[in-house]
Amino acid sequence: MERMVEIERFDGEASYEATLRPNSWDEYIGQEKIKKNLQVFIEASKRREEALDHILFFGPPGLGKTTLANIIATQMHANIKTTAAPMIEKAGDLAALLTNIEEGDILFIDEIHRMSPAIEEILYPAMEDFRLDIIIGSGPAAQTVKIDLPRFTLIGATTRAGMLSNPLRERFGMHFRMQFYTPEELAKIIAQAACKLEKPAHEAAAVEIARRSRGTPRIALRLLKRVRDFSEVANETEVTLERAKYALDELGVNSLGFDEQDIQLLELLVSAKNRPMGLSTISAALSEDEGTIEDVLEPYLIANGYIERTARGRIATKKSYEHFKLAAFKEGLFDE
Ligand SMILES: Nc1ncnc2c1ncn2[C@@H]1O[C@H](COP(=O)(O)OP(=O)(O)OP(=O)(O)O)[C@@H](O)[C@H]1O
Ligand SMILES: [Mg+2]
Repeated sequence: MERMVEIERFDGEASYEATLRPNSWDEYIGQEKIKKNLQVFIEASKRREEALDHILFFGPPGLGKTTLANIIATQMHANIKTTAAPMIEKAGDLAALLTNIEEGDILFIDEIHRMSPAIEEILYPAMEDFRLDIIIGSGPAAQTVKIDLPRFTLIGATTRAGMLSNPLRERFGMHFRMQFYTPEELAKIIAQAACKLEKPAHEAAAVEIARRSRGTPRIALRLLKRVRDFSEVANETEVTLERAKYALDELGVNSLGFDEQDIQLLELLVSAKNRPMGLSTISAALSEDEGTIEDVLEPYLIANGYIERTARGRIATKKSYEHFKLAAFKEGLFDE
């Protein structure tokens, strides 16, 4: 079965994302602190007629990093070139990208933690001194060619800030950590998107979808699309609470937004009866790779207080035990 709250790694392909993607600050809901800061920096660099400092966004997938990069480009009246680190395989790939940009342009590199060390080396002088050092040939005959680059802005996005090398991280002038969205914010995003889809959502319906969206706009929009299909088939011009509830239940979306994998993980930790469980054990039990567990599954559960990360491993919190109403809880594993 398809995972309803699955979060795609590489977005942009899905056509609805393009149509629903906000392109102004007004439409970009939430992340208020990031927005406020960016607005100041953009205004300042426009006044100085300078390119914006390099920016790093990090946080779980689907929270609006790519969207922000695009809004920044619009606000700066700059061109944006988008790529992902795994697509830059050879030094020549990066050189081609960098020599094709113009003064003030934005280069957006997604999944920047997956950049190979050799490519990173080339990026350092490009970011710092807007200079490209290319080595031609090998051995004693090797020559370094230096090419001056226009002043550009690199925007990097990553789900794993911890995997970025220090020198790379330090070359970004601004670091922004993306936050999960509140149900209220998600409800606004849903209402806005429903209007764009020409199927307005009742407020209660938007709130219901929001509650089940794992704090993530991408999931909220995907659920909205599915709910809309149910409304469509029922010949309803608007998305009602009843239809939303019915559709979400049909789709098997848990009322807290948990999907099967979340539940598997929580049950696993709960069954460990308060003994911390290591990432590799969890990975084996869920047949899921450690990176996905750390980047996609855990952040939401940690942010909402369902699990805790300790030095010795992960443990389920009281909230999880209560949620699963487990005998273990009654047995007095917790004192409070
Ligand atoms: N703050 C927001 N307000 C309104 N819509 C948003 C907001 N953030 C994201 N969205 C919507 O959610 C979708 C996913 O956002 P986006 O692609 O920017 O996420 P991302 O952080 O780049 O994810 P990934 O890490 O997977 O690349 C977009 O199509 C956009 O329409
Ligand atoms: Mg993205």
